[in-house]
Amino acid sequence: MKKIVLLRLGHRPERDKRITTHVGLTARLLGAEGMLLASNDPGIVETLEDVVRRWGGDFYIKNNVNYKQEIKEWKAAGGKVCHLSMYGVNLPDVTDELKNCDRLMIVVGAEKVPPEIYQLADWNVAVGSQPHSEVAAVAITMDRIADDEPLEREFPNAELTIVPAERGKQVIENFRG
Ligand SMILES: C[S@@+](CC[C@H](N)C(=O)[O-])C[C@H]1O[C@@H](n2cnc3c(N)ncnc32)[C@H](O)[C@@H]1O
Repeated sequence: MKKIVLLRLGHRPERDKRITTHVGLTARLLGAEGMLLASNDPGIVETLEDVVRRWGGDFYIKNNVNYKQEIKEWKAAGGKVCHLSMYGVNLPDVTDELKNCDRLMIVVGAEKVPPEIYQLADWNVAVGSQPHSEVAAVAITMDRIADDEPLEREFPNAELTIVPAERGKQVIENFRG
């Protein structure tokens, strides 16, 4: 199974809380092992850790990372880096390469990313050459490069489990202890 970590750059605590939370939730849903936040926002960590506690799995959030150090260490351990940017090469042209990569760091920005990211990345990848959203960019990329069906993943040790239903809401409360 591919090991994926998401690196979120440029998060502004006063503006980006909701979208960064959604980036993290989307990455978790689609199989990332964790999110590295290159800003200091303990509230995001708290929100996402609360989701993991209730909905399971072992997704982690690392607050206030030094992105250059994280990229350096990731590469030293044999990982590759895919920076999502509307200026990059189009995703359909590199999907196979990304699929073949078993340790992938996916980098998404907020407003603007430091220009050196384009040099540090192994791939600068556009999800279509039009501006849209980091949440959509992460979702489409992770769905297309997944090894298996990403929507059938299980999240162990959940307090709550949804039973898919044609109508209404069915939720199982799993009591632990
Ligand atoms: C709101 S956009 C910022 C766009 C901004 N104009 C810029 O300088 O990149 C925030 C992030 O969403 C992602 N993003 C937006 N559109 C994208 C696209 N078409 N392809 C890939 N990533 C995209 C990128 O990671 C970008 O850093």
